[in-house]
Amino acid sequence: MNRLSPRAAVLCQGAVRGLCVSSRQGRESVAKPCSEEEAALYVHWPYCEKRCTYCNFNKYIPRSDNEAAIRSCLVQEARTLIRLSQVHRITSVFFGGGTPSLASHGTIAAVLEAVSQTALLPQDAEITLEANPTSAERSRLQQFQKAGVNRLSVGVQSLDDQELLLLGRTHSTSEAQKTLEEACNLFPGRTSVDIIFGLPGQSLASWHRTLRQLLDICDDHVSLYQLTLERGTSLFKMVQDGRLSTPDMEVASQMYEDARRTLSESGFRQYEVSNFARNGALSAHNMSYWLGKQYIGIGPGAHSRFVPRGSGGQQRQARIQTLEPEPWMKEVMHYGHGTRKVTELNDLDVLSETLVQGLRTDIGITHERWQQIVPSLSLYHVFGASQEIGELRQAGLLVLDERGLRCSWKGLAVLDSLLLPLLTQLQEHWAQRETGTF
Ligand SMILES: C[S@@+](CC[C@H](N)C(=O)[O-])C[C@H]1O[C@@H](n2cnc3c(N)ncnc32)[C@H](O)[C@@H]1O
Ligand SMILES: C[S@@+](CC[C@H](N)C(=O)[O-])C[C@H]1O[C@@H](n2cnc3c(N)ncnc32)[C@H](O)[C@@H]1O
Ligand code: SF4
Repeated sequence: MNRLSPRAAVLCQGAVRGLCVSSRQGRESVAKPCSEEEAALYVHWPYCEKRCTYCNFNKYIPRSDNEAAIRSCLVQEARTLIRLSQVHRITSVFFGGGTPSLASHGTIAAVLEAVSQTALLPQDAEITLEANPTSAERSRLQQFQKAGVNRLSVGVQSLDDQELLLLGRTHSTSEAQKTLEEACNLFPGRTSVDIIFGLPGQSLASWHRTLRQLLDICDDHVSLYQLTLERGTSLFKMVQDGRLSTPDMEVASQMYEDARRTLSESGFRQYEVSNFARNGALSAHNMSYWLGKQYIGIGPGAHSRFVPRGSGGQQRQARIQTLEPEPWMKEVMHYGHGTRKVTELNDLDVLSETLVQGLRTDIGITHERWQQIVPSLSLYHVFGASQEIGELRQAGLLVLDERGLRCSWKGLAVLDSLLLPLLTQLQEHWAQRETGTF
């Protein structure tokens, strides 16, 4: 089985609300999906207590207490980038990391305060904080709630003590269960759990046990991530040195299928490759990524996609902030932001991102959304006549109909292998269009 890693979720594209018209290369007037009035906001907290054996996200072990400095830099960068984007409304805020539950509630409140002073942050906007069981006792969770957090994403990862040890987690199963219970108590209907499967040596029986236990204690949102063995992590090294077995891909595929079936039988909708929700508890913030809306990322290594209208920009940009906390802070103090890299996205980039992100969801890409990017180019134009795509449709993996383009239930499990032919077809069609063959 071939599946996207969780971090692919942050590479986003096009948008759905609002059209702005720009003329590119004098070719045609293109209505672009800018959703320019609003954006989601991601805030990266770069510190963790300890490195988990599997993780290569942008995180550091703090050497000194520099929270006051980080706080003022996050506040400054939020102001700068919101002004640069000229959005009037922040639709959701996500404090991710690293381990943002290690930050003090004062820092969370200060960032939210700065956001409210710079743009409208509606009362009911989803405000998520990622919480690790070891830094999320009830009193801390209550303080976060007072600061404005209304959704928690709890990093449980496994409900088996041996597996937690292997993953290098700092908590036991019972500690994770207790945190989850407190979280569900304080944030009913708005508590999510992250679980990883496909671990070296993990058996189907152990996974089934975890799933059963999970269903007993979880709330309305579950994220299931297949382990990606990341270069540079200690888990990768242990597998490479032969101290641990390579995770079995066939077994991992079976785990995924069993989990999808079990969760769906318990009333969960699989609304994205790795995400399941019941009672409508879909994550608004993550949906913004998958639907190609604008998002602003602040903090070390955060990613953004927005149109910098404040500097006269008309085109969507991809931005990445400086990775390491200390240099990032220096840049923010100097320039008001720590943006390290800016990439202008052309229409083909936006279409490609729309494909990659949109197909992760069960709704896929609607005709309306696709044609907001380039009105004269329909999904049927690009994919309708392709023999290879036709075969994928016939195999029951892809659906192209009056609603748009999407994966079937079967197709969602092998999305990576569908993306290659889809992206190739898009590029070929685009090249023919540019040279006037179409
Ligand atoms: C970057 S972490 C931050 C959350 C928080 N620090 C925690 O550990 O609970 C977000 C999620 O990514 C997932 N993740 C991280 N590394 C992964 C890997 N190598 N393979 C699969 N999932 C991974 C984990 O489930 C984790 O909860
Ligand atoms: C893997 S997802 C887990 C989301 C969780 N399952 C939920 O439903 O709320 C979250 C992680 O993705 C990464 N992430 C999300 N948005 C990001 C952005 N804009 N820039 C950089 N990293 C981002 C962060 O490491 C964050 O901890
Ligand atoms: S999984 Fe979470 S706690 Fe563990 S190192 Fe990564 S960011 Fe830190």
